[in-house]
Amino acid sequence: MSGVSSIITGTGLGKIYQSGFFSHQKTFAVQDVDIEIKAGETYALVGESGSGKTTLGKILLKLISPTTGRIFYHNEDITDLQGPELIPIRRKMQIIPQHPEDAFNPRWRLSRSIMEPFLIHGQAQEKGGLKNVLLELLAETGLNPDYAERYPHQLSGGELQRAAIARALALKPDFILCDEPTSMLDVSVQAAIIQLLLSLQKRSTISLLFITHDLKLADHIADRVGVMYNGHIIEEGSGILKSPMHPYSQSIVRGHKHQRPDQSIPSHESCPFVLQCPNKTEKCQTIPSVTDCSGRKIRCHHPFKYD
Ligand SMILES: Nc1ncnc2c1ncn2[C@@H]1O[C@H](COP(=O)(O)OP(=O)(O)OP(=O)(O)O)[C@@H](O)[C@H]1O
Repeated sequence: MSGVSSIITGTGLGKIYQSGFFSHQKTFAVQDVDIEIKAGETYALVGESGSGKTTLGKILLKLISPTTGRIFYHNEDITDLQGPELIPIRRKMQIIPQHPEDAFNPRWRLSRSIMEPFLIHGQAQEKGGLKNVLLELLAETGLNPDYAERYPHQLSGGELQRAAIARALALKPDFILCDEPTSMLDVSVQAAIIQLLLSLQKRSTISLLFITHDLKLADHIADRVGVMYNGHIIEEGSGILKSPMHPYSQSIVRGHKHQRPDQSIPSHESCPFVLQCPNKTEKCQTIPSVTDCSGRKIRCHHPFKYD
């Protein structure tokens, strides 16, 4: 995708959560991440629980402030934008959550919930009338028009996720964060929801940031995959499932589970994977920088090379 314009870029991103009494407990959730998502691209973030995927996604969407680093939307620095300055950008960046019920007020009919973004963003005068827009959105996401009058509890999980997608599409976004959008759904409907997302993306040239634990799914749907471990993207590129180069990626491709690293200390001195790495050497006591290696970006002193 070289030559394609950037939709969203993050440079030097870091997030330290402070919690507990007097905020004394620190969690280094995202550490020194550079990421760029291009127009029309599907980028998947994979990694085990707690590796920082959701935090990174929400930073890019400006739902969480980064502790360090900058965020650029269409090459404009949006890191410090607040309140009204953010409104036009919020319209263009949407989220499809893991729990579709989070997107809906249980006391509102779907019609009201799906159209709410228009009212918030003052677009009630949409050409053709709001009703037509609603019907188009329902049709686009494969929902029966009669569902507009239903309440969220009157839909199945898969239908509700379709409705959440309709709501996310309402303002014609160019970037959507899909945070494990199928993990709470029955296996039988997961594939249909993924297919729907991909077909909508192709038709409307939306960029998707897809968060998942599932490397096989990521490899199947994404143009590029970023593998996260301990707050870092440790490998990024395409074809990682077939030829993982970082020892951590190799390990998750084999289906291994890993102990959760100690996230109360920053990993800026040694390699973030050093304690669990089978290939570690003396050099791994220093943090590797991110380097280009056979078309991948990789944070490792000893990546496995296939050529
Ligand atoms: N609001 C918060 N306050 C304190 N710590 C947090 C907060 N949100 C997340 N964390 C911690 O930050 C780390 C990264 O969390 P995050 O949810 O980004 O990971 P994840 O890879 O998305 O995990 P999962 O796959 O389980 O959703 C975890 O250790 C988590 O406990």
